[in-house]
Amino acid sequence: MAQRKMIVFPTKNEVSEAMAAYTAKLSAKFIKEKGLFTVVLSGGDLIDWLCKLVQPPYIDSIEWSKWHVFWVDERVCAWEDPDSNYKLAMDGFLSKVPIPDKNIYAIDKHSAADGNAEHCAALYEDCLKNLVKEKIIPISKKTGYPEFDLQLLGMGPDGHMASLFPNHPQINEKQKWVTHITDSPKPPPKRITFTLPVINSALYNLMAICDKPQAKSVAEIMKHNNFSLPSAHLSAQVENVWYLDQAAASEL
Ligand SMILES: O=C(O)[C@H](O)[C@@H](O)[C@H](O)[C@H](O)COP(=O)(O)O
Repeated sequence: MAQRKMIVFPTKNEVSEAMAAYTAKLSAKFIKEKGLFTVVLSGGDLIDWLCKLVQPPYIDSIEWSKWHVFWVDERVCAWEDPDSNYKLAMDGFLSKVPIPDKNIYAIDKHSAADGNAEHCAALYEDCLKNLVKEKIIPISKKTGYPEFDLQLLGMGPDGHMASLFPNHPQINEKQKWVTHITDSPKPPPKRITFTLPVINSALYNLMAICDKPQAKSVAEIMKHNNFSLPSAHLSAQVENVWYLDQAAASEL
């Protein structure tokens, strides 16, 4: 498993530029090697930071038609709900680039609107299993779990990543690929999330953290490897990169 690498940038703007460059480089690499690129998004501020991808030079150089887009976690609510990670990514990023609709794998629309978190998780796992059959997602020989090319993650002030929260049992799930939570400390309470072994089976994981509220958890992870914080468990098969701004790195 890959060692954690950390790079501190002066401001959010440089984090955003570096994320775009990293994503574009991996997009070109995987499309050249296998004709497609699987990208996993999270919610939160990350989507804002991806704005550089919808500007030159990336907007015209990325082969968007070869992208397949997933969510590492999603809030269980209607697609139109302001809480929806799908809506956030659609409005801020995906609607601005020519990725075919069929390559955008959102939470099941009806079950999400009905608020059935457990069912949504099972359906998302089925969706991934079908894509394994269709050879869009390989199963890693090393981990036995699905292998995504790049996952873009954020961390909450409490050290959570995806919807794996401290002192909640979802972090220990090893059988399922996708699980659910109905009492998330970060609203809204109902969510689905990739499980830790699936998150760590990605080839490249990029964790982007900006702003002061996360600084204490960043220090707990970097200085003390405090495994009570879910983000401390992040790994990857090839590269586990953390991009921070000065504010997030201020307690290091
Ligand atoms: O759905 C979610 O809430 C996210 O996927 C979550 O895991 C997020 O990435 C972190 O909470 C960081 O969020 P911020 O960038 O908004 O601080």
